[in-house]
Amino acid sequence: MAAVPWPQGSEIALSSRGIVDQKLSRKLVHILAGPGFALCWPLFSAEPNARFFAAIVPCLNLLRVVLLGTGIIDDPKTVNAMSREGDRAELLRGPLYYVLVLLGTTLVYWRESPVGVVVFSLMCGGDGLADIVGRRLGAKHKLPWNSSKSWAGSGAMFLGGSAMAIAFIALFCSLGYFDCDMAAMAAGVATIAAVATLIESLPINQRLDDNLSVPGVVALLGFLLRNALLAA
Ligand SMILES: C/C(=C\COP(=O)(O)O)CCC[C@H](C)CCC[C@H](C)CCCC(C)C
Ligand SMILES: Nc1ccn([C@@H]2O[C@H](COP(=O)(O)OP(=O)(O)O)[C@@H](O)[C@H]2O)c(=O)n1
Repeated sequence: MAAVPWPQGSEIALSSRGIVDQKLSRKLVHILAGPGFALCWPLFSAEPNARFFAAIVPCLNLLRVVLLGTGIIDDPKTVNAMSREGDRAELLRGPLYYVLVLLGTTLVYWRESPVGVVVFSLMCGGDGLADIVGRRLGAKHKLPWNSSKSWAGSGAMFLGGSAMAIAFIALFCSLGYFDCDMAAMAAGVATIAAVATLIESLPINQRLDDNLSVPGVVALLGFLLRNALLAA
């Protein structure tokens, strides 16, 4: 099947014009796409089925990633913007898992549970920031159990993910989506973020992508500790 050209995205324009380094551009997309999508959630109605309309956005991006990753859509600039080495098959791993997590968070948690907020916050604001900070400040002080990662990167993951999660929970509480005791919520977020940061630091990324391991451990902890940590 002939490949079909695909419209360019803003992140491609930034990296293809040399305004932002490709690695940094990719990580900025990683950090900002998820929270940018969640900031649109209040635009949807209070109808029970609103989440399914919101889910159209990650579904379309899922289609985009699959069409680009399989080569049905031929768009080297977008592939370069979303991949490490410019190999379109990469899109069928990290980016695909990333979009699947956003789709699952939208459908399962939506605006009804703070667990969903913590899931995408640690994947986007945590894991995404870990890369940027770790590459720049993590040359020394590597982790004893994983020499490819650093205390600086893990610290950025914990702080960035926790801050994004607490900010979104405070916003959603102010919008009346769920009641919450911010002090207790912050303690719960910090606990989950610490465990997720430890999981992300383990040398398992070749076998289990951290766009799956981090959201997975957050969702599991959110379920197991639902009455203790993020009761809403
Ligand atoms: C490059 C990305 C992930 C790779 O992660 P890793 O392998 O480096 O750990 C991010 C992929 C972004 C995705 C294709 C686009 C997601 C768009 C989102 C569903 C909707 C955005 C809405 C907009 C911000 C209003
Ligand atoms: N905890 C961490 C995570 C990443 N990093 C840095 O960021 C780079 C990319 O991390 P990664 O392989 O987890 O990247 P992604 O799978 O998150 O895209 C690593 O090679 C490190 O240089 C770090 O120093 N500490």
